[in-house]
Formats: sequence, C-alpha cells, structure tokens
Amino acid sequence: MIEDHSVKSDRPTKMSARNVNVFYGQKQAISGVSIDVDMDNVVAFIGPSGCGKSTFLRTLNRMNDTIPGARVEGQITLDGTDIYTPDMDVVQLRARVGMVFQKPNPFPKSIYENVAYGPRIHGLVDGKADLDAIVEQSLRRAGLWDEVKDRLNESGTALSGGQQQRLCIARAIAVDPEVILMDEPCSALDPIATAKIEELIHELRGRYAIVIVTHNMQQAARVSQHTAFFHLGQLVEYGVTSEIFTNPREVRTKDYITGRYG
Ligand SMILES: Nc1ncnc2c1ncn2[C@@H]1O[C@H](COP(=O)(O)OP(=O)(O)OP(=O)(O)O)[C@@H](O)[C@H]1O
Repeated sequence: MIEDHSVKSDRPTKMSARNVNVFYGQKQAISGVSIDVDMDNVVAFIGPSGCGKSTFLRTLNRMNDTIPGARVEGQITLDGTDIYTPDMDVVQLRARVGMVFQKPNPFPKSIYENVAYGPRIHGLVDGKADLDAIVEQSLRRAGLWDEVKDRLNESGTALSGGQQQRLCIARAIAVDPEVILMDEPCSALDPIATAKIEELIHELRGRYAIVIVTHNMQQAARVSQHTAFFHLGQLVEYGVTSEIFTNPREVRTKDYITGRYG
C-alpha cells in the first residue's frame, strides 16, 4: 500500500502530482505517483536504476513530450494550474520549471551568450545594461561569476565540467524559474566539482523549489530535506530525508538504503 505522500511544510505547495502514470508505448514506467513539492525543501528522488526517477522528473516540465511514444496520465499542477492542458505554453512552462541534465550541455557559444540567450528570447530584458545585469546576477547565483567575469566572451564549452554544469544552472536561473529540476547533475563530475554543486544547491534552496535525481544516497542525505524512494515505477515512500535514511517505514526502502539491492 502506498503511503500518504504529503510532507508538511510552512509554505504552499509549488508543484503537485496526482495519480501520475507514464507509458513508453505499451510499457508502463510510472504507476500512480502522487507527490507534493514545496519551496522550502530540496526533494531528492532516489531508487535503483530503471525505477523511473528520470521519467517522473521529466513529467514535471513536460520534457516527456519530446520523447516519441511517451504518454502521461494523471494530473500535475504548478501553483494549482494543470500543466498538461492543451493551452499550456510549454516553452514558458520550461522557463518556469527549468532543468539541469546529467551531462553538462552548454551551447557552443560564449559564456555570456549561454546565459543571455534565454532572457532575450523570453523578452525578459530591456536593453544591454539590463541583460548584463541579469547575466551577472545569474552567474553569481550559480557561484561562477568570480571564475568567469574576465572571460565572458570565451566559449562555454571551454570550461571545466564542473564549471559547465554551474553555467547550465546559471542558464536555468537567468529566465527566473520557480522550480529547478536536476537529473543526476553531478554524475559526470569529480568530487570537488560535486561538492561545489551541492553547496550551490544549499544556497539556492528557498529561492527556487529544487528536485534532484541522484544515484548517490550520501548526496541525497546531504542536499535534501525530503526524499522520495522509487521502485519499479512506484513511489514507495516519501518523507523527511533524515527519517527515510534512519527509520524508513517500508521494507523496500530499508532494503535499498542498506544496500540490499540497486
Ligand atoms: N525513451 C524511452 N523509451 C522507452 N523506455 C524508456 C525510455 N526512457 C526510459 N525508459 C524505460 O523506463 C523505465 C524507467 O527509466 P528511467 O530512466 O526513468 O529510470 P531511472 O530510475 O531514472 O534510471 P537510472 O537511474 O538508470 O537513470 C526503464 O525501464 C527504462 O528502460
């Protein structure tokens, strides 16, 4: 039996999923997932490979729309508004619910352009000075400004992997998102670059609702306040991170966190 997946927070729910199913063709990858995400708490999605963490994450900004044969059922809301209605502007949605991928994927353009592109196409800027300010603020929030301020015209792809990932976070921040989804953002990074991203997640907490998929349980314990454990396409348990790791309610969660599978 699936648990009550509401985890209490002082602030209102930012995103809410109810009875979400996802199919790839005939194959069901997610079954009946309901979860709430608020602004105060970083949420980690954990679970063994193939359990559906990334698939479910992608439902939160309709990235599954880009996968042929993928189909989503159920309801997902952002500030109470259903994001799957036909009149939803998906480009706008993905600015409000930004995404950072496993492999850093800066555009083959300058550092400046990587950050400036989004605000420009979304019409968020009023002149060059305004754009400069947004670029600086986004790079500062992503903890990258000091490292790149003297070489904004160099290619984003010339940065180290960790810097590229922070550039991708700056790019997401630049369009003023409300939610940031991170799909294993550190799995291609070394331990020092990983620590910087984890620190950054702490700093961004509260300003944005953050959901992070991670294979690394220590990372989930370090960066999140709430943890959702997925197994075979189901959300088995969702709760306060410290409780999930020390006193899980479900046997499947306990088996996973004690290393019995996955
Ligand atoms: N584009 C796709 N087409 C068909 N099946 C897919 C597709 N993407 C994922 N799947 C399947 O859906 C299930 C869930 O995959 P998903 O990548 O969401 O799991 P995950 O928990 O994120 O795994 P991992 O930790 O290995 O990244 C798996 O059985 C996978 O093979």
